[in-house]
Amino acid sequence: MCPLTRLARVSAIKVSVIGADGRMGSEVCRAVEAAADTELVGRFDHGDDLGDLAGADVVVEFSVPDASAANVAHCVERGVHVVVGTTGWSEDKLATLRDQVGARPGVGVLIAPNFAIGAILMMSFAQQAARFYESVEVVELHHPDKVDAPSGTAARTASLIGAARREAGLGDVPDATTHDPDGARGARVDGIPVHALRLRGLVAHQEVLFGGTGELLTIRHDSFDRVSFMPGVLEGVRKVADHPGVTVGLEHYLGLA
Ligand SMILES: NC(=O)C1=CN([C@@H]2O[C@H](COP(=O)(O)OP(=O)(O)OC[C@H]3O[C@@H](n4cnc5c(N)ncnc54)[C@H](O)[C@@H]3O)[C@@H](O)[C@H]2O)C=CC1
Ligand SMILES: O=C(O)C1=N[C@H](C(=O)O)C[C@H](O)C1
Repeated sequence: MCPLTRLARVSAIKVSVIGADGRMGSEVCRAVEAAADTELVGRFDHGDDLGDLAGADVVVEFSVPDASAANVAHCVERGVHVVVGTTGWSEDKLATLRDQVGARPGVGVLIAPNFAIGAILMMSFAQQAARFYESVEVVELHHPDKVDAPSGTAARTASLIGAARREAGLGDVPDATTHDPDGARGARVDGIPVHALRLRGLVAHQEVLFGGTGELLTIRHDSFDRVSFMPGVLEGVRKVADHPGVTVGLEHYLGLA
C-alpha cells in the first residue's frame, strides 16, 4: 500500500450505497454504520440524482440488473471506487466497464456474484472437483422475490466448472434426454445444467452435485440471513482502492484465486 493510501485510511472510509432501500442495500447501510472504520455518507435509490455520490470514497451498488451498469459508470466517471453485488454482468457489459475503468487509472471496481465466504469456498471447491466427475448439475434455491434466474452465483459456478472441464479435456455431461418440451432439464450455462427453485422462506442456497460411477459428491451452501454477505462486502470496501481495474470475484481479494 502506498504511504498516501495508508494516510487516507487513518480516517474512516466514506461509503455511499446505491439501492439503499432494498433488501441488500439496507443491510449494507446497517453494516457500514456499525463498522468502526467505515462511515455512511450517502443513501441512493431508484430516481435519486447520484450527483457527486455524497463525497464517497467507495460506493456499494446493490440495485437491479438493468440499472447497475449505468450506476457503476456514473461512479467510475467521478473517480469513485465501486463494490458491486448486483447480478447480470454479461461479458459485453464487463468489456464496456473495463474500457470505462481503463480511462480512469487508479479506480477499482469489484464485481462479486456472492459475498458470503461459504459461497466463495463452494465455488472454489466445485472448480477443484470439476475435472474428476463425468456428471455435474447446479441447483440454486432462492426467495421468490428474486427477479433474475439463474442466480449470478449459479452462472459463475457453472462457468468455472465448464472451464475446468474443458481444460481437463472432458466432453459434454452425459444426458440421453431427447424429449423435453417444457424445459424440465433446466437451463445450460457453459454446457452445465442449472436449475432454479423459488420458494417462500428461503434466502440464498445452492447445491453442486457431481456424479461418478457409484458415487455422488454434493457441495452445498446456505445463506439463512443477509448478514452472511456483510463481512465480504466490508472486506471489498476496505480493499477495493488497492485493486485498480475491474476484478470479478471476491476470491481475488482473499488469496483464493
Ligand atoms: N453479490 C451478493 O452477495 C448478492 C447479490 N445480490 C444481488 O443484489 C441485487 C439486489 O438484490 P436485493 O437487495 O435482494 O433486491 P431488492 O429488490 O430488494 O433491492 C433493489 C433496490 O434497488 C433499487 N433500484 C431499482 N432501480 C434502481 C436504480 N436505477 N438506481 C438505484 N436503485 C435502484 C430498488 O428500488 C430497490 O430498493 C440483485 O441483483 C441480487 O441478485 C443479492 C444478495 C447477495
Ligand atoms: O438475489 C439474491 O438474493 C441473491 N443474489 C445473488 C445471486 O444471484 O447469486 C447472490 C445470492 O445468491 C443472493
